[in-house]
Amino acid sequence: MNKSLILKDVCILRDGKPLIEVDHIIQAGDTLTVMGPSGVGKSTLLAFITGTLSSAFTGMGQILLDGENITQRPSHARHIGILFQDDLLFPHMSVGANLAFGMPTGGTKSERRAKIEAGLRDVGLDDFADRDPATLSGGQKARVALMRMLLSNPRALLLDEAFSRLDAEMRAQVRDLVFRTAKERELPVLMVTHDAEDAKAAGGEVIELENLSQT
Ligand SMILES: Nc1ncnc2c1ncn2[C@@H]1O[C@H](COP(=O)(O)OP(=O)(O)OP(=O)(O)O)[C@@H](O)[C@H]1O
Repeated sequence: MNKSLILKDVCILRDGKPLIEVDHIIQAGDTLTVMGPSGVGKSTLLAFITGTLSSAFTGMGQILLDGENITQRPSHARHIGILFQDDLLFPHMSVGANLAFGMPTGGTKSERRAKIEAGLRDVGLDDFADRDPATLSGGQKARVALMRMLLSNPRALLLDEAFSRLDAEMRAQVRDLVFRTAKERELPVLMVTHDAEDAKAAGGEVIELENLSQT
């Protein structure tokens, strides 16, 4: 099986007019960086891929994940992980319970706990499992949100300005963790960013979306 995320003849329409067009293959472990001016349609493209497109838009074309056509599947059945800049943690749950949410079922309680603790160590948050999210800094919350996504065992990763709230040092660390994990787990990554450093760190292809309805 060819592990990849393929956007085949994707065209998103608004009010019946083409907004953006994308035709691209992202191989497992590679990152495609999507840039372009504000409002061009970058987040809309991600919503089409996750199956959460607003009814204001019409998505055409196909999304193939690891060779399977997932275009018509409901969002929860696509197994795509997405990380936003403002990812919120559930405030009424501990950090550990936030991480457990969305983790595939199976395994003993102690195996699940060990996975959560290893995940926290990976993002430099050892011993944070019992903490209340309200006591975390913005950067710490972002790292928990990243690990929550990774622990859900996604088959592809989408990043929507995911690092922009982190300071420079933390940004580089979290970014490296994402790209390293994607390579280890052979996951294709699509990253939306305005930041040239993010694009450079990803090391893959960069495309600039243009707004077709303004041309
Ligand atoms: N629910 C909606 N209904 C109608 N139009 C929308 C809706 N959501 C977004 N839009 C419009 O669709 C266009 C694309 O929006 P989108 O959020 O995808 O842009 P973007 O490239 O991600 O922008 P930014 O870089 O500012 O986040 C914009 O003109 C936006 O105003």
